[in-house]
Formats: sequence, C-alpha cells, structure tokens
Amino acid sequence: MRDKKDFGCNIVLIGFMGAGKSTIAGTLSEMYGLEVVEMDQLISERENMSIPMIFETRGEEYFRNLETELLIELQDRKNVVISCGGGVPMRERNVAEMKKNGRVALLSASPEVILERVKDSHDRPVIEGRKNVEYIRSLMEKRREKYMAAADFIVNTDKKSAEEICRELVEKLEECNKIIK
Ligand SMILES: Nc1ncnc2c1ncn2[C@@H]1O[C@H](COP(=O)(O)OP(=O)(O)OP(=O)(O)O)[C@@H](O)[C@H]1O
Ligand SMILES: O=C(O)C1=C[C@@H](O)[C@@H](O)[C@H](O)C1
Ligand SMILES: [Mg+2]
Repeated sequence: MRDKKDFGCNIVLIGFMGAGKSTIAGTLSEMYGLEVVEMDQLISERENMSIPMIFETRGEEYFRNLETELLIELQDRKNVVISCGGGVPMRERNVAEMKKNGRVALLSASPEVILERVKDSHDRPVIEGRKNVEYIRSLMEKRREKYMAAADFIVNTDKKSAEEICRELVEKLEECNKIIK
C-alpha cells in the first residue's frame, strides 16, 4: 500500500450491479490507503439481515431510506471510498447528498460483461430470476439518464484490470478537482 493520499473529498462509486464498484473500492483502498464504506454491506450489518431479506421483510422503500440516511451520515468525512448500492443514484435526494463532499465516478460496463460477472451469484434481488442480456440491457437503459446526471465522470470497466481502472479513475478525479476548485 502507498502512503495515504489526500483527495480532499470522498470518492463515490456508482454504476449498475456488477459494474465493479466493490472491486474498485477495494483496489483504490489498497493503492491509495483509503477507507471504504460498502453501503450494502454496512446496511446489511446494521440491520442484521441480508439485502434480499431486507427487501422481503421490510420492503424496498425501507431499504432506500436507509441508503439516504447513510449518505447524509458520510458527509462529515473525506477520503472515504463510498461503494454505492446499484439503485442509489435513482433518488435525486441521494445525488444531492453524495455531491456535497464527494466526486461521483460512474463505472460502466456492457450488458454482456455485466451478465458474465453476475450470473453465478444470488444476492441481487433486483435481477434474480431475470439474469439475461435483454433484461439487463433494458434495466440499464431505464437507469442510464439518472446515472449520467449523477456522474462527475465515467470510467468504462470492460476488459480492464482493477489497477488500470483505478489509475484512470484517479486521473479523471484529479482533473475534476482542478475544475471544481
Ligand atoms: N474489471 C473487472 N474485470 C473482471 N472482473 C471484474 C472486474 N470488476 C469486477 N469484476 C468481477 O465482477 C463481479 C462483480 O463485481 P462487483 O461485486 O465489484 O460489482 P458491484 O458493482 O459492486 O456490484 P453490486 O452493485 O451488485 O454490488 C465480481 O465477481 C468481480 O470479481
Ligand atoms: O440496483 C439496485 O437496485 C440494487 C443493487 C444492489 O447493490 C443492492 O443495493 C440492492 O440489491 C438494490
Ligand atoms: Mg458491490
């Protein structure tokens, strides 16, 4: 691990399920000594329930409110990599909250690559039972506008290693910081 790097803000990773948010958060943490908050994991730990179980027993709205509360809680921090749940940018309020002290990186991937990455796991209730390219493409299309509106910059992850993605992300983040400062 390198010395801790000070970005002066949080790094917020958004993108479709399987785009690589958790993977890239982990690699950014190793490369730059940053703390990671994995939103799904933290919510799940606090509720003492898996995400599918929260959806089933408390409902999606309850889960979505927990996501908003967590983003607000993280506003006092910096140099935290926030690996968002895939649905976080769908709420305008969430986007406003994450932008208060975060730069938002949209990780993108093709539907074919996403399918390949998610096909063997069963912890994504939004696509469970519908894991095919057509469904993934149509859900991506529905979400595209909101993802794009939330993003400060985009990093495509198809056919790139995690380290390559992180280097590109940090370059774009630093450009973005220059413009915003
Ligand atoms: N650049 C990459 N190249 C190859 N495989 C990758 C890459 N990034 C992620 N993966 C693999 O794809 C799968 C999904 O990645 P990951 O869990 O990081 O996605 P995510 O965006 O966090 O998904 P979710 O929104 O469901 O939490 C994992 O098995 C991971 O190892
Ligand atoms: O895209 C979504 O709506 C979701 C993605 C996951 O990260 C989880 O937050 C949950 O399964 C919902
Ligand atoms: Mg994840």
